[in-house]
Amino acid sequence: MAEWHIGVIGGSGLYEPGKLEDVQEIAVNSAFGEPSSPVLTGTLHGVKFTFLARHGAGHTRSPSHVNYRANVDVLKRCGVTDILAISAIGSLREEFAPGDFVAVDQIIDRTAGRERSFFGEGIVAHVPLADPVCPRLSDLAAKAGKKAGATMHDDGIYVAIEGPQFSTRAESHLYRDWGANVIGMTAMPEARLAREAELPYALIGMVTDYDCWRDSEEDVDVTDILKVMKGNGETARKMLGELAKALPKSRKASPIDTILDVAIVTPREEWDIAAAAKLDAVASRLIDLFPAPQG
Ligand SMILES: CSC[C@H]1O[C@H](OP(=O)(O)O)[C@H](O)[C@@H]1O
Ligand SMILES: Nc1ncnc2[nH]cnc12
Repeated sequence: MAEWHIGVIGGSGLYEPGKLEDVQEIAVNSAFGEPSSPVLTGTLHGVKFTFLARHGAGHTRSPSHVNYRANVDVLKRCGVTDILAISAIGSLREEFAPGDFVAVDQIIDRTAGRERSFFGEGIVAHVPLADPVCPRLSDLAAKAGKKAGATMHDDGIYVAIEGPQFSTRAESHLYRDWGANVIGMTAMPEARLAREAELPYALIGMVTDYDCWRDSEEDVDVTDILKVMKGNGETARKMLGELAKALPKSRKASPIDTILDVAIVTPREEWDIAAAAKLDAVASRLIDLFPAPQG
């Protein structure tokens, strides 16, 4: 029976997952550099969870300095089957109020200069990303959020900016015109990399502010964001417990589990051995560096 193992990436204000049973802190190395933090791994209502603090436990990495590749690689090495990311987000719509939760389903990527692929150095892959979020995990997480007491919205269209500065007023209006309804700095390249690592990814955003498009509101500032996040942290942790309780007993396969089958264009005989070695977790299904001798 296929088991769930949920990797949780905690964003600003969410530096620990609450009470896991049989918890262990493990420093996991990655071939892609230093992850943001050691992971906490354990169980919640009998389901395996592994937690990683996106900006580090002491919030020492800005969105531009998070090593997204190492973070996703480490979660894959821990054996997670799915990733649930939790983030602070700004609202670009009146109806998404501070304190509300939003299930993000689309992402507009305005980040620049971040490492956005595990592939490209000796092995080339182009994964489909039309729907960057896994609807199954997203629905389960949204229902869990509601059960935990959050006001939950669907259909979050998230614009990922590079930051670390917040947007200008003209940018904030532009993103609204584009149809984005929430804003943050971290969903990309995280969602791209999860897809390449064959890990279904969902993102629950916790609204902390109205950015700077609204005439009647103070412009966003980080002190207010962290205040709202502190208030929301407990609901987010409850959401994890509700999710653990609501997961179906057995995890059915997702098309994302095998997405590399339709993505790698470099023929196997051309694969660069050093590149393949780095992909031993991300592409573990396909990498067989030491095949048994034939004959
Ligand atoms: C601390 S305010 C800006 C910061 O908060 C969000 O981080 P995360 O997505 O990790 O919760 C936002 O994306 C910015 O990185
Ligand atoms: N207004 C905002 N812009 C970018 N990232 C954010 N994270 C939380 N609020 C934000």
